This record gives sequence, structure tokens and C-alpha cells, in this order.
Amino acid sequence: MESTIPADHCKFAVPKKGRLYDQVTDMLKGAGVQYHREPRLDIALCKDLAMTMVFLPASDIPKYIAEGNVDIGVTGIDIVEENGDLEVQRVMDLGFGKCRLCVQAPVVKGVKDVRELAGKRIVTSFPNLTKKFFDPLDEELGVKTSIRFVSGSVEAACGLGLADAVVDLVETGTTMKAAGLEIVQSILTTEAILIANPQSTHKNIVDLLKHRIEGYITSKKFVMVSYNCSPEILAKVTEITPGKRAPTITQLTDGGHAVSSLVKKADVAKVMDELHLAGARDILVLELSNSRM
Ligand SMILES: Nc1ncnc2c1ncn2[C@@H]1O[C@H](COP(=O)(O)OP(=O)(O)OP(=O)(O)O)[C@@H](O)[C@H]1O
Ligand SMILES: O=P(O)(O)OC[C@H]1O[C@H](OP(=O)(O)OP(=O)(O)O)[C@H](O)[C@@H]1O
Repeated sequence: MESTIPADHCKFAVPKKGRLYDQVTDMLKGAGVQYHREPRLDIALCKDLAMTMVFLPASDIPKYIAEGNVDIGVTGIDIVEENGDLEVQRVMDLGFGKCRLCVQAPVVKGVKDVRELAGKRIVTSFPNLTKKFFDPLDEELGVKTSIRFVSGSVEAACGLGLADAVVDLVETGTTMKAAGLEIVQSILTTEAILIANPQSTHKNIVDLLKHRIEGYITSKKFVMVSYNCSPEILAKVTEITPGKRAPTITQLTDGGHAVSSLVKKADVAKVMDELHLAGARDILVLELSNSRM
């Protein structure tokens, strides 16, 4: 990394590649954090904040933050848990990068219980979490599970004869199935998380970023639903859309009401069905590009 970071700058760590990269850069754009990254450079100065973006491997980000080299950044909960000895402040779950860390074994072996794997050879990128999981089983069964670290392509380990099972991330299950593996047990549910150094000297910028990112994340979780209704059904329909705080109700010149309310994106189809059934009309769903609550 080039040593051109201004001394007074807050430093924000972004996963430099991999599964989280695109979603983190989209989130930063949505939260109004502007920077220009030159090709192959691992630092980029922000346009309107005294902040420098640093692009680092996701797995190293908790270490840089705990040691105070970086003030704030994004990684996976799995990586934070794997580095459980490092002191970082967990600021907020980000709602993307969702997957599970699972013990997986070859389908042909038909492993039904994870106890069958205690004492065997496990390959993983998460040796600490894997040890924490197998230690109690080892103690119970009087065996010693061998845990070997690899940094990527974990799913290949059984096929290569290196392992009896692996501990790896599963999202869609495509990688696992292609490698002839199946889940024996899930260990951890993970998603992307914003973490910060609790002793950062850039509290103002860190707090500003927390608010900006929180606003963006909220705007992605909710949509604005607006509709018209008659006075007779107002109480019923506003019960269906109580909003985050309260619905906005406007009196129309024809005696009816226009209502707008925040609704969780995941619930919107069901809410629209219920509103229509209750007699609401002209139901519109509007995407939010940002918010500040
Ligand atoms: N399939 C997936 N679906 C959703 N999130 C994932 C998936 N795979 C990984 N992640 C999340 O992204 C993080 C980084 O994983 P990824 O496989 O992109 O690492 P990588 O490319 O090896 O990067 P690095 O070199 O920084 O470790 C994981 O720790 C996890 O939190
Ligand atoms: O269930 P799926 O949707 O198939 O996703 C799971 C895969 O994604 C990640 O690997 P990635 O492809 O990022 O590469 P890596 O093995 O080099 O980390 C993870 O390690 C799994 O192998």
C-alpha cells in the first residue's frame, strides 16, 4: 500500500475483492461516501470527508481495526467471530453477505451425525471456530480432531483426499453440491457487519458514517406504500400499515384520505393484498434511495 494517507484522516476498510466487495461499494455510494479508486491502488481519498478508504482482505480487517491502524470498516460476522480475541466494536449488521458456516461431508459417506466426524480430518478457513465446535465433541468422545487451515477452495479438500469433512460457508449450496458435499450441521449464521475501533480518535467521522450507513440500510429494508381510502376504512387500513413511527394521512378534496407509510420490503406483497381486500385503492410502492431516521 502506498504511504500517502494524510496523518489526520479517518481510515475506512473495504474488503478488497470477493463476495462483499460489490455490495460494500454500493452501500458506500448509497450512503454518499464519494471516492475515486485508481486501478490496482489499495487506498483512495474521500472527496468530502477527511477520510481515506483502504482496500484490505476481508479476513484481515478485524486485526487492522483492533490494532488501531484503521478506524472503521466492513467484514463478515464469521470473520469477527473467528478472530474472537480481537477487541472491535460491533456497530451494525448490514443485511447483505448472508450465509452459513457449515460442517460438510461427502454425500457418498452418508454422515448423519457430526459425532461421526470427531477425531477425523477437517479442512477449513475457520480453524478457531472449527476447533471451538469440535473441542466439546472430542472431550465427550475421547478423540482428537485434526483441523487444517486452507485459505480458499475449501470444498476441494475431500475430493483431493486431504479431509474427511470441511467447514465452509454455504449460501445457495451450489459450490457444496458441485463438490459432492452435503451439510451435516450448521455452526454459525453470518452477514456483513460494520465494525469500529472503540478508541478511534475520529469519533465525529465514525458517528457520521454510522448515521449515513444506518440511513442507507434502513432505506433498503423499507419501501414507501401510498394509497387512497374512504373515511370508513381509514382505521382498518392504517392498522395494516402502522408505519415505522406512524402513517402520514392527508385529507383529499373528495372527502377521502391519502395515506403513506413505511413497510418492510419483505412484507410488501402481503400488505398490498390486505390493503386491496380492505378497500384501499391506487396503491403505489416507492423505492427509497436514502433515509435518516
Ligand atoms: N457465498 C457467499 N454468500 C454470501 N456471503 C459470503 C459468501 N461467501 C463469503 N461470504 C462473506 O464474504 C466474506 C469474504 O468471503 P470471500 O469468499 O469473498 O473471501 P475471499 O475472496 O477469500 O476474500 P479474502 O481474501 O479477503 O479472505 C466471508 O467471510 C463471508 O462473510
Ligand atoms: O453456497 P454458494 O452460493 O455456492 O457459496 C458458497 C461459496 O462461496 C464462498 O467461496 P467463494 O466463491 O467466494 O470463493 P473462495 O472459496 O475462494 O473463498 C464460500 O467459501 C463457498 O465456497
